[in-house]
Amino acid sequence: MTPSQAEARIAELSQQINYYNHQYYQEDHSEISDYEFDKLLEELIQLETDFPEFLTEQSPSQRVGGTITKEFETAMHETRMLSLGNTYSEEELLAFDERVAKGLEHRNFEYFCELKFDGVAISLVYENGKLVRAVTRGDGTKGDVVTENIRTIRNIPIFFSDQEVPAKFEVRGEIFLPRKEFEKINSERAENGDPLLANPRNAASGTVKMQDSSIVAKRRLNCYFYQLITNETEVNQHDSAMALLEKWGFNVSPTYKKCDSIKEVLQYIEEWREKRHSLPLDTDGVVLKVNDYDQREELGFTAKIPRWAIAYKYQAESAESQLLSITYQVGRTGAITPVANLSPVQLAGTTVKRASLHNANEIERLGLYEGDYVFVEKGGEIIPKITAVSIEKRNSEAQPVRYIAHCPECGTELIRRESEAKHYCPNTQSCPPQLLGRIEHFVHKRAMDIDSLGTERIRALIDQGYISNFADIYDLESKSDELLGLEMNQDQYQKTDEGMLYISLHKALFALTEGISLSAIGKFLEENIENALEETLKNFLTYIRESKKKVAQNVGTIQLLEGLLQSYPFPKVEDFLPLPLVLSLLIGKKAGISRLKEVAIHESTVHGILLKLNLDLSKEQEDRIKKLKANTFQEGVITNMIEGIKASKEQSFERVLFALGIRNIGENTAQILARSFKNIDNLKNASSESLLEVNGVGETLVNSLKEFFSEEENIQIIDRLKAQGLNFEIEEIERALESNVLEGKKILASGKLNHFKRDEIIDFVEANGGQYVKSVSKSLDFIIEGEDMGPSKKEKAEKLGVKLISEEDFMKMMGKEF
Ligand SMILES: NC(=O)c1ccc[n+]([C@@H]2O[C@H](COP(=O)([O-])OP(=O)(O)OC[C@H]3O[C@@H](n4cnc5c(N)ncnc54)[C@H](O)[C@@H]3O)[C@@H](O)[C@H]2O)c1
Ligand SMILES: [Zn+2]
Repeated sequence: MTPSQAEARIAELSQQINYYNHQYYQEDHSEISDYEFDKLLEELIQLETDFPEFLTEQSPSQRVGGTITKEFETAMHETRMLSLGNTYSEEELLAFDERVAKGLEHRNFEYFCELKFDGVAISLVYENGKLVRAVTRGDGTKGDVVTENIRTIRNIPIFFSDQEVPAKFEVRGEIFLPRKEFEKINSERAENGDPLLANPRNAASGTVKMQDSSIVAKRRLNCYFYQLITNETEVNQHDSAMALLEKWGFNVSPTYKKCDSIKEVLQYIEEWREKRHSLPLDTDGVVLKVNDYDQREELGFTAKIPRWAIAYKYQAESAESQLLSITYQVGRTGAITPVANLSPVQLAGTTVKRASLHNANEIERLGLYEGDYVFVEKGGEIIPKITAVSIEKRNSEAQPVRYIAHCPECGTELIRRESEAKHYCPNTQSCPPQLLGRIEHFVHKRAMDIDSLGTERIRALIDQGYISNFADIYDLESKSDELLGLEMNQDQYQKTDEGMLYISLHKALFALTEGISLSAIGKFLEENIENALEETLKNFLTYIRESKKKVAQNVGTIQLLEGLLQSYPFPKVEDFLPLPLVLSLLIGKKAGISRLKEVAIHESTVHGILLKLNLDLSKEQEDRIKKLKANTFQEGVITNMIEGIKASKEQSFERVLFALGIRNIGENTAQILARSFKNIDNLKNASSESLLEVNGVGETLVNSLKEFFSEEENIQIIDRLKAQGLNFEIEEIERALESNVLEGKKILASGKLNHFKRDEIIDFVEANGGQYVKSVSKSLDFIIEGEDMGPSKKEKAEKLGVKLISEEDFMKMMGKEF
C-alpha cells in the first residue's frame, strides 16, 4: 500500500467509525455487528501504526467513542473514563500477557478476571456518605449528569447511615437491563403496538438518558460495579477493592476470579464461553486486569486505553443471507416454532440454511418482511438466529411476514394463551405430532412396552391414517396386509406454513434421473452444500453431462424442472422441492399441477397423494415414483410389530393406567391409584373425597381424572381397549391378602415408625385388608402414633376424636411381637 492509498483509507475508515460511534452512543442503534465494528477499528489502528505520519489526535483510535448530549448538564470526570483494548484471538491475548510481563520486568503479577457486561458505563460520586452525582462516560473526559435516573435503580446505595465509608469516593460500573425485563418490556410494547427495543444494551442506554425519571423507574434497570476510586483507603489491590464494594452493599457480579497466570485466564474464558448465557444479562467477553495498583501505574496508559487491562471478546460471527420462506414446526406438546429458511451462507465454519425464529414476538421484533435480507449470528445456541434485517435492501413491494393462524399439520385454528409467547395447536387428540407424543408415551418401556413401535413407525402409521388413538394400535393386526408398502422415513419431507408437501432434493433428483445412484447424488449435493438451489441445479446439468448416462433425457427433465420452478410461485425451501412439480414431471399428463397442488396439501407422503389421486399408472411410471418414496414397511417389520403389540396385552393394570397418559398421572401415582381402586370403573366412579383420601392424590390430580373421564372419546377408547384384551383391573393373585385383621379399617400412620419405612406401612395395612388414608380426618378408625408425630396433626386428631395408638400396640393387635 502506498502512503497516499493509506491516507485515503485512513480517512475513509475514520469517517465510517465516527458514523457508527454516533449511531451507537447517541442513537442507541447498531447498523453493523460489534465484530465488524471492531474489525474496522483494528484496520485503522494497523494503518496508523504502519503510517504514523497520518495519525491525528482527532482519529477515532485516539478517542473514546461517545460524546455528551445536549439534554443534560455535564460534569468533568476527575479520573478519565477510558475504553478497553479488545481482541478476539488467543494469540493476541498471549501477546498482551508478554507485554505486561515485560513492562513489569518479569516480576510476579496476578490478573483479576471479570465478565464484560454489555450495558452502559456509569460513574457514581459519593461525598459524606451520599450519592451526589451519577455521570455517563460521555467522551471519557466529561459526561452527562443523570443522577435522578440512576437514583431510581433500587440496589444502588443512595446514602450510608451505619457504614464506615470514605468521605469521598467514586465507583464505576455497568448499568444493564436484565434480559427478562427486556423481554417483558418488549411484549408490553408489542401489545400496545409500540416499536420494539432492539436489544438490552441499547434499551439500557436509551433508558439512562431519558428525561422523565418516573419512566426510568418502571424499567427496573440494574447495575454491576467493577471499580473503586479513592485515596482514602489502604486498598492497593483490585480484589480488596471489590471486597470493599461488596461490603458496602454495591452489587458485584459473583462471576469474578483472580488468576495467577494467563493460562488460568484462558481457562476462565473457556469456562464462561457457554455458561455466560445463563446469566441474567448479556455479556460479550472477559475483561482481565492486572490486580496490583502499583503495577498498574508502572504499566500506564495509551491515549484511550490502559496498558494493564484488555477485553477478550467472544466471537458472535454474523453473516448476511436472504429469507426464502418460513416453515412452522408443531411440537409434541402442540407448541408452534417458526423456522426461517435462508439462502445458504457460511457462518463459523458451517453452512447455515435455517434459523430459529422462536415465536411471533420475535418475528415482530425483527420486523421481518418476505424476502428480506437478514443478518444471522451463531451465539451460544446451536441453531443460528436472525439478529437484524437489512431494511435498505428490502424490495419496495415486499409484504410483512404474517404469522399463521392455523396449524400446518392439522389445520386447526391456533391459540395463544395469555402470558405465553408461543402459539399452540389446541387439537391434542388428533394433531399428528401431538398424537405422536401420546402414542410414544403409550408404547414406552415403562408403560405398554412395545419396543417394535419406534418413532418412525408410529409416525408413518399416524401420517397414513392407521392410528389416531391407542385402540387403533390393537386393530393393526387385522390390517397387516395393507401395511405393506407404507412409507417410513419422514426426514425426506417438509411442509410449508400452508401444509404443502415438499420432498428432499436428494430423493427428487434421484427419481427424476435415470442411471445415477442415490449415493452418487448424495455426494454431488454434499459438494454443492454451499450453493443456492438454482446454482445447484445448474451444476447438476454439468454433472449429468459428465456422467455420460442417459444425458439427453436427464438434462431434458432437469431443464423442465428449472422451468417449472420459475413459472410456479411455490415458497422456496433450501434442499427441498415442491412435490406437485416433481410429481408432474414423473406422471406426465395424468394429473395437472393444479390438481396435484390440491392433493399435496395436508398429505404427508407420496404414498398418500397417490392413494388420493387413484391414477392408472404405467409400470415405468410406478417404478420412477417408487424411487421417490421413503423406506417402506416390509413383511418382517410388520410381523415383528404385531408380535410386540400382542405381547403388550399382558401388561398390568398399573402400567395400562400409566400408559393412558392422563395429565399429572406418573408411574407412581398410577400404581397407587390402581392398587387403591382395583379397577378402572371404580376409579372412574370414585368421589373426590375418596380420591383425596389416597396417599399422594391432591386437587390437581382429582381434576385431571374428572376431566379425563368426562370425555366421551376416552370412555370409548377404554371400552375398545378392554374388548381388545388389555388389563383394566388389578390381578387378584397379586393382591392375595396376608390377613383380614384390618378389614374395613381406615388407618393413618404419623411420625417415625420403627418397624416400617414410609411405603412399607402402606403395603402392610393394605395386605391385611385395611385402607391407608393420607390425611387426618374423622373417618379414620385410628392413627398409629410414631415417634415425633407433628403436634398440629396430633391436636387435630384429638379434636376430631380419632383414636391414637402406639406402634407397639399396633404390632400386638396384628399378632406380631417383636
Ligand atoms: N456496532 C456498532 O456500530 C458499534 C459502534 C460503536 C461501538 N461498538 C462496540 O461497542 C464496544 C464498546 O466500546 P466502548 O469503548 O464503549 O467499550 P470497550 O469495549 O472499549 O470497553 C470499555 C467498557 O467496557 C465496559 N465494561 C463492561 N464490563 C466491564 C468490566 N468488568 N470491567 C471494566 N469495564 C467493563 C465499561 O462500560 C467500559 O466503559 C466496542 O468494542 C464495539 O464492539 C459497536
Ligand atoms: Zn395441529
